[in-house]
Amino acid sequence: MIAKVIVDVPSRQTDRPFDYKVPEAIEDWIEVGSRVGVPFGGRVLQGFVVGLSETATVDSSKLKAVAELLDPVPPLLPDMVELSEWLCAKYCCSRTQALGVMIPAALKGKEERYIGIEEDVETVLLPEALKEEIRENGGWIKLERLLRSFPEHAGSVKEGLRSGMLAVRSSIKDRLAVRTVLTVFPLEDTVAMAAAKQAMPRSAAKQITVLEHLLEHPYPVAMAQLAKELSVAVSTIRALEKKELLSIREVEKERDPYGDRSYERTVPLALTKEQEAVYSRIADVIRSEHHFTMLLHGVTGSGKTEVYLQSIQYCLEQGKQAIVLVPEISLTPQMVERFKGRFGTAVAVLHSRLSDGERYDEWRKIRSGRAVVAIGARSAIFAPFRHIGLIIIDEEHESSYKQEESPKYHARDVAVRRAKQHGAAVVLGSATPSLESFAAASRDMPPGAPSPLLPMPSRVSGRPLPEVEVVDMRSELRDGNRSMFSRKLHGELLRRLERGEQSVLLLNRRGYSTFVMCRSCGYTAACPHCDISLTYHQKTRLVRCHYCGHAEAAPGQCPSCESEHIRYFGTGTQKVEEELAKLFPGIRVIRMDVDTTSGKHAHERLLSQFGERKADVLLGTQMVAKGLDFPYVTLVGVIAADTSLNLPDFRAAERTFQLLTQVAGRAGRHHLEGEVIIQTYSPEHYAIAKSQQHDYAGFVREELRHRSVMAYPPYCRLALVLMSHEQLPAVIAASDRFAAEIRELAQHEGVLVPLSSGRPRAVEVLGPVASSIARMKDRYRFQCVIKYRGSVDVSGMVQRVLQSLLKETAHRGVQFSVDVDPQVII
Ligand SMILES: Nc1ncnc2c1ncn2[C@@H]1O[C@H](COP(=O)(O)OP(=O)(O)OP(=O)(O)O)[C@@H](O)[C@H]1O
Ligand SMILES: [Zn+2]
Ligand SMILES: [Zn+2]
Repeated sequence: MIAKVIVDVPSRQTDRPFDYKVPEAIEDWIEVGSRVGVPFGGRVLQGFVVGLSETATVDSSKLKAVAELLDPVPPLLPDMVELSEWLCAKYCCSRTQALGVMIPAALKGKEERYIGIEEDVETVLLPEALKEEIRENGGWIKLERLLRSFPEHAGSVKEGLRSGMLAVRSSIKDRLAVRTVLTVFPLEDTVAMAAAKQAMPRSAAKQITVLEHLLEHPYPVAMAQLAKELSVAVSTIRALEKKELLSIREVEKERDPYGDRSYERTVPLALTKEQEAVYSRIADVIRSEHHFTMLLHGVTGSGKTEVYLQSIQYCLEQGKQAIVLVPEISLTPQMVERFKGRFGTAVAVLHSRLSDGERYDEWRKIRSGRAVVAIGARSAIFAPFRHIGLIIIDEEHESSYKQEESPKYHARDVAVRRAKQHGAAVVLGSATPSLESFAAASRDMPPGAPSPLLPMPSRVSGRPLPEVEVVDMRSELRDGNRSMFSRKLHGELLRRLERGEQSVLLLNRRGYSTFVMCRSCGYTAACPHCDISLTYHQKTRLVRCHYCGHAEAAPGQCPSCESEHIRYFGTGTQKVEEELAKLFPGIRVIRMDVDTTSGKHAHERLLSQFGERKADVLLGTQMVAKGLDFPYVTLVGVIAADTSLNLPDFRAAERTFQLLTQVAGRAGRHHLEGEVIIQTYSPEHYAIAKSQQHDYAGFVREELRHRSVMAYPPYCRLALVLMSHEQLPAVIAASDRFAAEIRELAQHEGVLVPLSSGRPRAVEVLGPVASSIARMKDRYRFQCVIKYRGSVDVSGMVQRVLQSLLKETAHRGVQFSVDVDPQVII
């Protein structure tokens, strides 16, 4: 048997399957999706089996054999191997990257080398002490250990290897072993145990205590726990093991990050009419086992989560599994609690704050079938379930569903692909769907076919959406108010303080200054490696580059003109916090931003403090906009709505509208009425005006008109190709060549026509131009944007051009990165 193996080497040249013979001993074990160790360039590397066949593509007598099978159960399923091929083709990534994104980091094995003596090798010349060492270790000793613990052998080891007296073997070791605990198993035959207890001498009082306990509780128990509970020594328990009155075995233990918490079980709520209609549509699709993607457009507080919960329950009743994606940022305890509360331990939670070990254990719960619901951020879309019935993507418009490094996949598109493989339902949920999803769900359907659009236009509580007031900050300034709070927001904050109610303040952080500037000469601190200003961190008094990590002490005087008038602009939220303290003495503020939430549980600790009403104001960035459900929040204030409007990003208006709508949705969700105040310098902008009126449809109409005129998604699709090199001429040459070749290819296929031509298939190539960050990590960057429409395989074209380009010596050292469906193209 021959195994086709993708070997884990990060090189484009070796990114294809290699053939290996399968040793007979593992023939029955190996499967598509198995992880193996294979000899490759003189070492043993990790690889994945992507195919098995009887015949090899090359002379099979020359083939090497698979060195080891790394897991008894393959970590990947055959459908995931197929999915990885789709990922490569769509996102122009390597097969290693595509497979790597599907498995937990703990399974990214690392090579270990062992030194030993092969049989029948003459070793008289080796020092006795070294041979002894090796023998004592069972014939093979880890190279690392040998060098560290017995440095005196270094010379002999080198000599032994050179002369062939010693051999090296390598093997793959998982980065994290499965954790085990010693567990005591009582004898099944309790009668015999009781008899043995009777027969024990009084002097063995401790052993008798143990037996008594086990007779009363005849269940397996962790040895350490038993010893502690009964205050006996471990040796006492060991003594009983010798007498065969119990057995001690290692049992796999899982690190359950939520293990120390208990969740109150909840029961399904009686659904409202709107919820019921949506639920039954989803259930129909799950039952049909035909893939279908639906868009649940429900206003904030419309009860989307309850619909998710009941749909999942239905899915489980059909014997299938469910995946729920939520943005990382809203994977709060509040959210997890709602799922754990309904489905208990059948829920596996995957998010980035887990340690590699915890993540691995959650993943194993899924792989082994002990968990049937996976909830997590982006990468949870790769949860290794066998029969997926339902995939839910909450807040589907969130940009965090797109991975920024290769493979640059969008979880929404992967979800649709996986659902096709499994015949599953996909539910995209949002109060402010992305324009792409909304356009896709509103397309014309064949007569009689059910619509993919699932609307929930009203709040469960029956309360109206909160009243939104827009304050024009220009007229505040004209009237002499220079504070960052308008008179209106100031007054309302005061009212909340008096009434003991809570407020949420959002600072739209994007675009806010955190840099260092000299007021005399205009000098700004910039990164020496990237064309970008350094960011000031108040806590450490450092200026730091967000792209390459370069950091230096904040200068005390201007390095350029030596003036003392150098100013530090702290993070926006810090400034607001200081201002609040000045204006409202004694006010209790919880600040939530990247600085205050870096600790492992910082995010949830801050939120629960706010939930316990230990603060009057929750002040923060985007983080405070999502998913929070606090009954005493009656005021939401947006400090400056338009900082994100003026970014050179074609989604700027959409992002602003989404953010304002989301944060407005935090107010008045329960019995108390809520109010929202939006401060802005451009009150007439439709993103602000429409969010004031809670008018999603109106916003979409306007925004679609702009996108159509400018030819942006959803009227076309985009691919961004970025090239970099340390030398400017090299990157210019490569990017010119790339643009010319891609145009030629498109021309050849007859699709190089302007999008405005109205032709169903069209490709436009923009650039090359210098990227907005023209230099990063000492590399110059140029980019091309490809806009296209219709069934054009742009990824394939890009890959073809890159392959031929990279073969040429002239373009050696040029790095390419391809982003298909990029979120931002500045
Ligand atoms: N059928 C129902 N009967 C009673 N209460 C319900 C029902 N459905 C949901 N709720 C409650 O209504 C509140 C809002 O629901 P939920 O948080 O699910 O809304 P949502 O649409 O997910 O909100 P958002 O998108 O704003 O986060 C919650 O407190 C929830 O427990
Ligand atoms: Zn200066
Ligand atoms: Zn830098």
